[in-house]
Amino acid sequence: MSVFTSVSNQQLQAWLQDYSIGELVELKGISSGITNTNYFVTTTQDRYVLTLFEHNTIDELPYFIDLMHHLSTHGVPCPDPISNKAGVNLHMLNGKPAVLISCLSGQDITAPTSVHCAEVGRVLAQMHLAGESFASQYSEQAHQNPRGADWRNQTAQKVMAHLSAEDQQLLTETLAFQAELDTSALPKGIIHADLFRDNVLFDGDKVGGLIDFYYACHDVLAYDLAIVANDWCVQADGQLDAAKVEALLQAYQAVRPFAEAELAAWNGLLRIAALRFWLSRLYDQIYPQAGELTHAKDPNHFKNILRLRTAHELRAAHA
Ligand SMILES: Nc1ncnc2c1ncn2[C@@H]1O[C@H](COP(=O)(O)OP(=O)(O)O)[C@@H](O)[C@H]1O
Ligand SMILES: N[C@@H](CCOP(=O)(O)O)C(=O)O
Repeated sequence: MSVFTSVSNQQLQAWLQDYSIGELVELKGISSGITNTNYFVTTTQDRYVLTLFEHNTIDELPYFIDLMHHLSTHGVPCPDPISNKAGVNLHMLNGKPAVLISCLSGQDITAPTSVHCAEVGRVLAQMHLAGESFASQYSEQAHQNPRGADWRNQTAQKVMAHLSAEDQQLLTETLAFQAELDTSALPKGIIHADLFRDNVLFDGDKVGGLIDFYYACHDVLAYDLAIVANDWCVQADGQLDAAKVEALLQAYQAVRPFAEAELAAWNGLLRIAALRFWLSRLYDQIYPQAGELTHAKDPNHFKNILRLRTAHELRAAHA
């Protein structure tokens, strides 16, 4: 159950007096999700999601809230933060930063088809283009990827001693590959950085919306698509499903064609994307946070994906 901080009907009713969104009809905790507290809020006017941030300070949040507002007003299906009568969208509620956002239609899907992969590719490309006009409002420097190369190097050092000799070798080789990979020619912009299946709601075969923008940052655009491919286009054995990758890439490129450098870097970016999630899952397993829900995010899934992408990239590089 992902309600870490409880909010009562009376508290929310009082809080909503500052908004012009009608009277509270129903407040219902959302059981999925692992990081923050989420409630569905139904008022006499509409349906919303209330998020209470469990791990962020209020100062860390305007970038993500403003980004969602920017994207949703530029045609990207994603939540739009709701402002109160004073024009403020971020508040403190029960000691936690809190925001009301619009409620999107649809459900996440566990077994995507090529049609779903194409839809995600299309919407991610839209997001990358819409992000271009947001970048200027916030400094790129201040919003670099918190799970970027520096984090990957540091985290690797924290987990290394806990790994088998074989896994240490895989990690060491991948860090060496990362150090050699020249990303300077790759287009950069605002990326979602965690667009897994549980962060996209589908309404039939159409994207109802992208959610969970709290890893969004400034990084390589094609890397964002590689993160998607490693989650959406995999077979049970971790191999990429060629038809799904094709659907993803074609639909993405119909909106935002790849530059030559992105095509050349694609296999390497799949490796780095696998490394990032192998490391975060390893770290969470080795250093579990007290009081956090134990959620089954298996590091071996991404270790396997990393091995497969490495073999594929090496074959392609020597072909
Ligand atoms: N704007 C939204 N519209 C509809 N449902 C949402 C929205 N935001 C979150 N949800 C629902 O809440 C669940 C948890 O949200 P999520 O952002 O993944 O939480 P967490 O950050 O805690 O992992 C999602 O799986 C989805 O069902
Ligand atoms: N989607 C990720 C979880 C989000 O990353 P984390 O750094 O918060 O663990 C996954 O499936 O591992």
